[in-house]
Amino acid sequence: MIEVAAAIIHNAEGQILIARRREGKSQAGLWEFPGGKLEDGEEVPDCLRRELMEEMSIVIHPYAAFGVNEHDYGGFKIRLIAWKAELLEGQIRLSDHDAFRWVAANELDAFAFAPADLPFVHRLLDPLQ
Ligand SMILES: Nc1nc2c([nH]c(=O)n2[C@H]2C[C@H](O)[C@@H](COP(=O)(O)OP(=O)(O)OP(=O)(O)O)O2)c(=O)[nH]1
Repeated sequence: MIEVAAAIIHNAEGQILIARRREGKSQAGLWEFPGGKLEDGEEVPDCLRRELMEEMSIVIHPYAAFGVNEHDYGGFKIRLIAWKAELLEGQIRLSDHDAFRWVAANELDAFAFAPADLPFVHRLLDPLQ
């Protein structure tokens, strides 16, 4: 089981950051909440701060656990651990994705997400959430 952390980052306007996996990666062309694999002994908030600096050169503040979803991709299984986070500073510079968007929660269903993300997308789309 691969443990992966994902950040649901919002900006001052309440929009959420999503990013598209580039060609050559698993789930290429699909959208995700940015993050990455947990290193040994690493806490999720530390992993997310590290990954978002490496992949997008932004500073975030992960502040609350959002949910965990286990997904079987056939050849491998992942445990996707999502946290909510606030954008603190930085202009996004992509080094690992080929696109990003800031979107309102009710626009998330216009994007094709990696299958492991779908439970999170559905919760975010729910206005009672
Ligand atoms: N970061 C992130 N990864 C996700 C999400 N949803 C999802 O299925 N994944 C999967 C894709 C990858 O199999 C794995 C994360 O790996 P990664 O992208 O950090 O690792 P990597 O650079 O080594 O990529 P790869 O070799 O697996 O393609 O989790 C998500 O929302 N965010």
